[in-house]
Amino acid sequence: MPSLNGNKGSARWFDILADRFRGVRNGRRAEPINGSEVRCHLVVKVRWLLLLFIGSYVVSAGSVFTFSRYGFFLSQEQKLILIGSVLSVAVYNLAYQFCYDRISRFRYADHFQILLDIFFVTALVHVSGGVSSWFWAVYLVVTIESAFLLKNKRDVWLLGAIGGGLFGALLVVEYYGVIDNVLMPFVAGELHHDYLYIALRWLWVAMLNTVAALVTTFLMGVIRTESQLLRESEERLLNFIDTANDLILCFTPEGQLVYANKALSKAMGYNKEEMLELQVSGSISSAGLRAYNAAVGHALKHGYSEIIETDLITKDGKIIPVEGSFTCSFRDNRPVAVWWICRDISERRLAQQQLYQLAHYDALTELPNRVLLYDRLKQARAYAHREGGTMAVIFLDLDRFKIINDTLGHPVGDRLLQSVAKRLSSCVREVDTAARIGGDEFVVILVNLREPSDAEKIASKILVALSAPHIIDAHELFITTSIGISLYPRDDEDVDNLIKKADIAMYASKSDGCNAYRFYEPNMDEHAHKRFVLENSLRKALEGNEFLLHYQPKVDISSGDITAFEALLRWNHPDLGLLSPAEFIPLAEETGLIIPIGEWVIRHVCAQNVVWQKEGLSNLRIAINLSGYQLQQQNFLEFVEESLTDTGLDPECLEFEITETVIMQNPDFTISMLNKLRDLGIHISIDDFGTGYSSLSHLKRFSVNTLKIDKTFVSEVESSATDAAIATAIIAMGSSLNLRVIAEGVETKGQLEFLKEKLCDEMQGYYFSRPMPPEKVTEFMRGKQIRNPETAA
Ligand SMILES: Nc1nc2c(ncn2[C@@H]2O[C@H](COP(=O)(O)O[C@H]3[C@@H](O)[C@H](n4cnc5c(=O)[nH]c(N)nc54)O[C@@H]3COP(=O)(O)O)[C@@H](O)[C@H]2O)c(=O)[nH]1
Repeated sequence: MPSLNGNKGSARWFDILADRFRGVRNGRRAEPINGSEVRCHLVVKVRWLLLLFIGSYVVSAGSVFTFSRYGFFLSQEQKLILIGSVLSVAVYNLAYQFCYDRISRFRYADHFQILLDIFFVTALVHVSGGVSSWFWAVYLVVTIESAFLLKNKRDVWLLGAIGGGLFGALLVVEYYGVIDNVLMPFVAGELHHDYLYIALRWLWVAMLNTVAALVTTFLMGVIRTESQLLRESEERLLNFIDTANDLILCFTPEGQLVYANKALSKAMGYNKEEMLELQVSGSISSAGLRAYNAAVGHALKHGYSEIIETDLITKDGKIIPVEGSFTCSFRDNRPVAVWWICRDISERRLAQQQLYQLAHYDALTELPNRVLLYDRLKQARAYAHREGGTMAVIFLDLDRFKIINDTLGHPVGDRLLQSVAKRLSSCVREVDTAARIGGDEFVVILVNLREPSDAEKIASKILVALSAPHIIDAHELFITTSIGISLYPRDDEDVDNLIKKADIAMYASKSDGCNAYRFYEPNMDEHAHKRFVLENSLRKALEGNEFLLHYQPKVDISSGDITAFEALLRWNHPDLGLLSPAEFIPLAEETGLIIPIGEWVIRHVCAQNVVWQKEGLSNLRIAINLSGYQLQQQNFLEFVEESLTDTGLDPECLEFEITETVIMQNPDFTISMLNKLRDLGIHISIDDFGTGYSSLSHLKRFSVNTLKIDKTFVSEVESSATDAAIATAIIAMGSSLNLRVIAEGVETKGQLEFLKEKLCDEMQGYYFSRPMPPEKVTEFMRGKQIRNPETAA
């Protein structure tokens, strides 16, 4: 940024230009000063002075001589010549003073006035004694005047020669008596007739006039060259300022603009004339006015200001952010003009805003990111602390989002996240914050809660909003979300801990089976620790051969025959004992270990089935639970085929169960995969049916064999009319679609009776048998009633 403070030379130039723009002399904004006008006005002033002196001299000398013993008389004609000359000088001097603009249009106006001056001087010389006149020196004044007014040396010399010539001519006509001599007191009258005296006198005047002409033209030449150089340099500076990229303006201490360079006029959208009508402060935005006033105030006092940032308002109301400093020109210690050199920093501001956006907002969803989240959390905590209120931190994680990303591609995943972000923002108030902290994890801060149950309401609202179908391109996607909530100050006062605790609560809700929310409870820390231990040991579980399978029979309700077994995974943890899959399957899915574990289950089940078949349990079908992650595994089909071939198992003896929620998350992909498995001859069941959002149109599209009514409905069929109605509807729908329907989680006789009455095909549950270890299966199949093999084992 150019500054005028450090460089005295440039500061002086700016003072000169300030004068030029300010028009200080006549109180109006001045156009650039015209040199010959200035000179002519100066000559006019000098001429008035000279007339005054000459007039005073003539009056006093005339009075003295007239009333003294010398006697002094002018003839009537001579008096007329004198008065006429004085009047004509006064008239044209007045004309030059007031009508210079018009007179100066004539090319030889200056020459003309000098000529008139020469005639006047000649008349003056004549009436003041001719050859003995004391006024001959005024010829020199006129010569100096011509050197001052005329650029051309020769014109000056010519006019000097005319002066000398006229003086000579006057002496000649007086000598020969063409006009009367005016005799002066103290001067001998015979001198008027002494040609030698007259010749010497003329020579003296002509010579001095010549010297005056030569010297003054030389001096004026030097002065002119210098002022030309000055003007050129001034023009260069002006040109430089005018064409500079920076925005440069000059204004009076009262704020009236007197100069604006082209860059500024262009940026502001005004033409030069409109610009000069502006008050600078009127073009500053209200937000930037304070900084502007302070800086101008400092400059008026100290001559300069610091660099400030402020905003200019353009003609069409746009805001231009600028950065620059002020410099003040002083005259007689009074501020006369203020210069402001600034530059448009729109791009820098934009870059700063973009940087801020990048640093504080998530590029994909435009929600606040982790950095801004922490900032807002601290603010919200401070507010809650001051008001004695409650703040909630809600941690959200989309269930099985990875499947969507991996099966439909990242662009679809990204758009889904954007859709989630939009819905999330619409669920919270403006004062709340919804942030994305990475992947499929979001955090919401709810400020100023009246009571903790308000957080519960928002969590439910979010669950409902996010579970409605997301239409991304041609895909109709369903997602569920697990939510954990921590409260300030109840659960913690530290922002890190609040997020951590909401995260722990979120995992608890995920373990509960997703699409739910949980408030943080202190005992969840234990679970979090257990989760940590499990995560570490899960990696070694396969190598350590710690997994085993239990089997639960599926029974035909009308005949009582065993139709299949469901293989249920168990983990025999070295320290924690036998663990249910609910405790480690979500963890395995998160860590990706579900793939090798799932492969182990498929291979193991195929091999076990073959063993059992060899033992005589022919045509036994075993169902395996599939995770959504397994389906999107690239070589999943090949792996299944290979496992069947390697073990020699008939595909008809294998069944895959996949939950309705997983299918609905990405129906197109899942249906095509399941159809391929079905084509191999493998039996397909939809698990937990009734909890997802399957539509009949989807069901029609793939050849599923069985619908499995979720145990939450079955457990309530006796007590809840709604659950009974849902179970009834699923059975009816299965029957009309020609699908088998199996009810899971049957625990009581009453439930069995209900299902029988509704003509449900099959059942599975503790009422008939708990899952049992493989060694019990052969025994069970041989007709032994095993009611509780897990506890018995
Ligand atoms: N991806 C894989 N998921 C698996 C695998 N093995 C099991 N699972 C899934 O884990 C969930 C929990 O299973 P589990 O603890 O084994 O519970 C099963 C049964 O024990 C239980 N069940 C059966 N009958 C009853 C009953 O009468 N009452 C009652 N309260 N529970 C009962 O239900 C679970 C079987 O459910 P489902 O699969 O929906 O038929 C569970 O979701 C398993 O799917 C695996 O190898 N891979």
